[in-house]
Amino acid sequence: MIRIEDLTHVYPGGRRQSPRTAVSDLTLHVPDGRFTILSGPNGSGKSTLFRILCGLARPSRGRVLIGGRDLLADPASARALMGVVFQSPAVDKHLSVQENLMIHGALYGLKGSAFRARLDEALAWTDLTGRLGDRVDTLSGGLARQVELAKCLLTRPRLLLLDEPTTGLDPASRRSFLSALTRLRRERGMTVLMTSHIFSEAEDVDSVAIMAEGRLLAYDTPQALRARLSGDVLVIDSPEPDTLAARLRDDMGLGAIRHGDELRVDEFPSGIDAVVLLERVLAGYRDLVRGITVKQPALEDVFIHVTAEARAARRVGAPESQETAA
Ligand SMILES: Nc1ncnc2c1ncn2[C@@H]1O[C@H](COP(=O)(O)OP(=O)(O)OP(=O)(O)O)[C@@H](O)[C@H]1O
Repeated sequence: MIRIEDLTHVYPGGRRQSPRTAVSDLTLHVPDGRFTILSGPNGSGKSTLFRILCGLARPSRGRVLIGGRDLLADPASARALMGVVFQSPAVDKHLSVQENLMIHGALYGLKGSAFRARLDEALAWTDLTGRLGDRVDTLSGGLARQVELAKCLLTRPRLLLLDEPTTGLDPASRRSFLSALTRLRRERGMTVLMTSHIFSEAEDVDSVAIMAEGRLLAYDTPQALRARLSGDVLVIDSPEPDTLAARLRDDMGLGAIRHGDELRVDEFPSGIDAVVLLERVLAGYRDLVRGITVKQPALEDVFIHVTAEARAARRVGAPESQETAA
């Protein structure tokens, strides 16, 4: 459904700013009917890529095909296949749910019974039935987001693009929004591409793409990504993470990834596992440990691992496995 080939986007510099490469030689294929989450640290290029996919920005180089249609050569035809939920609200909060949907339908020539049929169809994926007459600014954050989704669905898109749609929602509203997306994928075969920083959201999707500094670092199923970390992860909360990282490196030859105040070890010398290391760290460096845990790897751990690896690979002359704050 989405074929991105060798995509590069450089923001031109100005008098005081040098040009900035936001997306770099990125190739990504999202097959039909997949639910994919696109994640990455701040500034990794997700929004730029999202804007290119929606047709809001033109890349410096590369090609994007949506359902086989060339987004750059024939944007209208490619855009006809997609529905977009932006991060910032795109509905009029002073109007009712129905008024918002009617206006959007009218923009696409949907009126009368045709509109009514599409409205019923779109509402079936939401919890908005019975709330049509309510003004959007009186709805909960979760329901207001669902109005955005219903608006997209009026035009029966084959591809849904969503930019951090669950930001600011409480866990229950987030779950219900995601469950609508999962059902749309399963029952309608809809392709869903959504950016998110929330790794728990990505545990059950079909695939996860991880970007950093404009590049695609990993793209796989959540299971395959988790399998990249073969064992447990040792997480150490330290008052002096840099000091502890240096001691672990010098005394034990261990590479630890620094992530905020935490140090993480997810690769172990042979014969040592996370539990053995936990005991050694407590025995040898008790004053540098505030808390210490052994955990099974989750997607967030893979994300921290691959982004740290990419930074390490770029740092000329730096010890390969030691990292600075994420
Ligand atoms: N209009 C712009 N002009 C110049 N540089 C920009 C512009 N927009 C983004 N950038 C730069 O491009 C890079 C990628 O930014 P982008 O917003 O796409 O990342 P992101 O992953 O969406 O970040 P976030 O998660 O913080 O939204 C960053 O270095 C950013 O500073």
